[in-house]
Amino acid sequence: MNMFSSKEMPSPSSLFSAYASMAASMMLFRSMANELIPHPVRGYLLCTIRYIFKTHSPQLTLVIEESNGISRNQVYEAAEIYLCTKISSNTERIRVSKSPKGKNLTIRLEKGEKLVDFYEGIQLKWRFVCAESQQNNRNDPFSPPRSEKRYFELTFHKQHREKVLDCYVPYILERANEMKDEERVLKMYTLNSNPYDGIKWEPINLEHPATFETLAMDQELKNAVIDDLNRFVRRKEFYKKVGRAWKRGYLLYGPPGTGKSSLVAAMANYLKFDVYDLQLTNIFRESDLRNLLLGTANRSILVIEDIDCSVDFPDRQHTDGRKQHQVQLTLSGLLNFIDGLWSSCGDERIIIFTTNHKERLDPALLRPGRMDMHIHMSYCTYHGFKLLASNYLGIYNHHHLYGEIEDLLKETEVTPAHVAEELMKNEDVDTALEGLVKLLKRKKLEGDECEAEAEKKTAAKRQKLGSNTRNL
Ligand SMILES: Nc1ncnc2c1ncn2[C@@H]1O[C@H](COP(=O)(O)OP(=O)(O)OP(=O)(O)O)[C@@H](O)[C@H]1O
Ligand SMILES: [Mg+2]
Repeated sequence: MNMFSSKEMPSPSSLFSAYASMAASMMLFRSMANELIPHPVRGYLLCTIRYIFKTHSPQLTLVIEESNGISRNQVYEAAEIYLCTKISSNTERIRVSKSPKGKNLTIRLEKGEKLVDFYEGIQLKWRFVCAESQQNNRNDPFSPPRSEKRYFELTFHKQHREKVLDCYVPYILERANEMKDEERVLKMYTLNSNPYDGIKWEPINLEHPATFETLAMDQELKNAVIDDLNRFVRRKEFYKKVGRAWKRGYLLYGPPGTGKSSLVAAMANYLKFDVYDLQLTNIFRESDLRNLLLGTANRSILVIEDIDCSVDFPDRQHTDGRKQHQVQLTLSGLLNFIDGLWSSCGDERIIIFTTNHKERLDPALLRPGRMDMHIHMSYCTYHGFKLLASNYLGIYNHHHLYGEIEDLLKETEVTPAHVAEELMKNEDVDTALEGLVKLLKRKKLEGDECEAEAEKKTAAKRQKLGSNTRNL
């Protein structure tokens, strides 16, 4: 409905008088309506009249409320996190806080603040609004308390509606998730038992600093592990399609001090997964094991260290006060449970077994399909040493002792833990490296002695065997 024909363009003064008379008629209509028209019909008429006279804006505004009535709105949460990266010098008020366990300050927009973001050339205007939604009626003791309704308004040109809903909003959700992960303090759960609650998971902050960058291990193997983890986390749909539980198993094996536990921490830090350290020696009943496993969360790593030493002793006995329990825990029970119920009731689970003696493991554990990747953590190589030297001593270039160290490492079996310990002994580069050379020479000598001893024993055995055969 047009108030003016398109041929005669109205002058500003005629426009003003037209709107003034319209406003006056509206007021008149309203006062008459208040008396004559019933309340619901009145509301409907007013809305219709407002709609007819409204100038149609090319802008669209999305209202992103804090909650949808039952749960918190994820888009609201994501916007809250995402927008704090967009705060510019034009922003006048921001809220700052820090939780006792948080790593950094939390920054949020203050009410009424506006900011502008750009996405693929689209201008997006944000406004944070806090409105009081309920007025407490002092005369009525049962009236609901005053509450604040918080929401974001996101305004942009209507032509970008699809792009914003299909790409920009998902982008914010994804960015916010990444930022939450960076901020998250990882947890390490260990077992704690007490006579009242039984055995339970107890969380502490996981502050192990190991990362793939600080880990000395074969570079190809390291890349293979990282690729495997990346493939695992992005293949949710694949696991669903092939009907497999979304879990991955790793077996880490190698001598003590080669970095198995450090690799677990590096994986957790890389994926931002919590770690559950399942010490089987503390568990004596299959029912406890089941409850503990069911109590682990998604996006977590379950670690069973030294699997060869901690399970499957048929004669394991546990004395609790005066009573003695026959232990019911077996490796096959554990594996069946992990393959069955545990993996089918959760998502994005990683299970890691570690051992110093792969050759001692039950073949059930090594069966194909059980542990997806076997990772050998070995003695320190020259490449591993150079990484440790750059980490511990800040050496990035060649050092005159490197040639000798390279040769010695080829002939000695020394763990990265031992090398690291030696490098920590002195801050002076030359002294620390000289100390390492001495250690490697000593180890080489011990190794040569051991080898000579072993050869002597083998020769003696052969001789004995030979004389026995001759005697037959
Ligand atoms: N590959 C490595 N790269 C960097 N540091 C290492 C490595 N291996 C060991 N270390 C250092 O030695 C310490 C002990 O290593 P770690 O506990 O990871 O060894 P492990 O293989 O788990 O030993 P164990 O078999 O006794 O449990 C680590 O805290 C770390 O400082
Ligand atoms: Mg360990």
